[in-house]
Amino acid sequence: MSAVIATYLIHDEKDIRKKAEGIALGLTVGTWTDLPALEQEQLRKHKGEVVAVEELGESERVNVYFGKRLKRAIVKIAYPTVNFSADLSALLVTTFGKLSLDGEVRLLDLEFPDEWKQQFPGPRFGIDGIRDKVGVHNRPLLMSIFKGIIGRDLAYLTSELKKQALGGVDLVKDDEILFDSELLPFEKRITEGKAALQEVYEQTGKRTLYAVNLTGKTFALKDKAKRAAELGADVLLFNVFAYGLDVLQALREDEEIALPIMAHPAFSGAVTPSEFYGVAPSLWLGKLLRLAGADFVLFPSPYGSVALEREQALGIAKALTDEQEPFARAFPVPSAGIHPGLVPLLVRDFGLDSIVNAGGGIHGHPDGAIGGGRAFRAAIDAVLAGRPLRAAAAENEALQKAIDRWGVVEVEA
Ligand SMILES: CSCCC(=O)C(=O)COP(=O)(O)O
Ligand SMILES: [Mg+2]
Repeated sequence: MSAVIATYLIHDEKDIRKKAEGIALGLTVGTWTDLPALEQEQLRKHKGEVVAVEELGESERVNVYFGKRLKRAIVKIAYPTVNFSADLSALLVTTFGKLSLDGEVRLLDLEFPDEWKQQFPGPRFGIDGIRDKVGVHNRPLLMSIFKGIIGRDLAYLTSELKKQALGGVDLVKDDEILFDSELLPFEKRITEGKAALQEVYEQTGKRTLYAVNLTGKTFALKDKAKRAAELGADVLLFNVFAYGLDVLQALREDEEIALPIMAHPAFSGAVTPSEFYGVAPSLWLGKLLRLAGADFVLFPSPYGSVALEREQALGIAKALTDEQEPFARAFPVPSAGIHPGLVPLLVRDFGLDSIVNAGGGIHGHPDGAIGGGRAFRAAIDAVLAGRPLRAAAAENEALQKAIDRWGVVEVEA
């Protein structure tokens, strides 16, 4: 029987094994033991099965609603794929639809049969395709987030874009809170941004890509994305969790769009942080975004301003890059509060195939965005050469100024 196996962490006062049996039946055939033998035979291939219950003792933390520690267990349930269509909405409603409202249940993972995975696209470009586009194959990429742009006009946008590119970044992305406005219309951001980056390319020989924020009402997104492709956009930034995973997949699968897609984690914090509820980050921001077709995934790094636990951040990166999966690898982009002094930690944890991404850490440099980019590039080069940042900073003014401003966390060799 082909089945999706869902792994849950369940907290309960009562018998968790019994609860698990109730879930497996309730989300598939309903009642079972009361059915006549013939009906049981007919429905057998639709019946959910509890495949494991691992009891873990009491919860580490007190549940805020119950005010006490609860029993907890890891439960695995198999859902026959014959019960639902091959789309992410059906998958989520089956495995964690009503169940997400039914007590202290957290969805930790989903395992898919190989033939079921084949119905999903995965990233169109992935790490290798993006590297080809920027022409950088031997180091983590560097990305800058446009900051302080709301309320400004196109002349400001293009001049700031040039500064970021002159600093040596590989990509510049819109901030996720930048929506279309009269001052900064979507199409003009693409065309004028492209012209500005072309000027820098002609001056320096360095290519920089611009990720424009694809926003607006859901049913207008595809036409807008197609227009972006016609205008020569480099990358689409997409606030996937404000729309839905299936919308991301629809954008990915459209041959008339065919642009790299960068998934932003906005709104995912409403789903992932609890020990008792919601969905594990490795699944929500990792496995499912890659399955749906994101080429890049931003998520909170373990070190910056909105930090995620290190194990969770590493779990996301692993799900995005796991070579066992039949999809292109997606770029992990650990983000938020990143400055050059954190590059040793980022490279140690996320490796060469990741993107160092910063907003304030670029624009807040004493020499502005040009200095910020240069400081990051020097930090990346130093880490790859195995040099302490402080030593490299003695020969690089931009890096020295960044360290003076934000400090440095060196990593033991
Ligand atoms: C929480 S991951 C997304 C980070 C983000 O959107 C952002 O704008 C980070 O900006 P920062 O100035 O903290 O680099
Ligand atoms: Mg942002």
